[in-house]
Amino acid sequence: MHEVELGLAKAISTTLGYEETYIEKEFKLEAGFDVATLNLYPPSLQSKGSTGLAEHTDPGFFVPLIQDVNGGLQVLSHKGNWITVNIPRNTIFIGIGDHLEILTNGKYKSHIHQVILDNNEVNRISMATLHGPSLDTFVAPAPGFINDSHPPTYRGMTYKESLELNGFDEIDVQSSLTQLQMPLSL
Ligand SMILES: O=C(O)CCC(=O)C(=O)O
Ligand SMILES: [Fe+2]
Repeated sequence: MHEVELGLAKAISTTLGYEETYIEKEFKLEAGFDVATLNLYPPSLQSKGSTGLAEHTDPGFFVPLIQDVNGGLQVLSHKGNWITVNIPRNTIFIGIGDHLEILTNGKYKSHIHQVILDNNEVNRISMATLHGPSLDTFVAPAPGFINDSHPPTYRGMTYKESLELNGFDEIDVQSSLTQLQMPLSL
């Protein structure tokens, strides 16, 4: 997975107009802090979905996710609609984490997602691994993404501090991004 991580870091650095090693260096990925979460969703006989995992974003750089049964994960589109994610067999779904959004001052978005239990007859198991910067990396909007029309949207802190702010509770991470958000001056 580290090779995938470095490949993604190179590709994203290039799309941003930076040298290939930009994100690798900014996030100190050689010492990146990674966490795995396992989720077990019970069968649900309700035809109208109940919530399996409340809406949230994930911390870190990127988040690969695998599952045993397809269905349940939804991502909020920029228009505000929930889109059901289809993850074919033997496929890894890759999401973006909060700290790429912070570094790029919102250019890359950490997607809001949730899990709905919708008339599924069997257990569903998923595993997400959150690949983050090293714990001592100070993550703030980089100067290249700040200008008069794009003032810094997040305050900076180390990755460790931002996880602590969130009580190291991955599920509650939406609050971590909103807590780092700067108040808008109108
Ligand atoms: O189970 C899923 O599809 C999503 C899990 C998730 O969002 C998470 O573990 O952060
Ligand atoms: Fe998540």
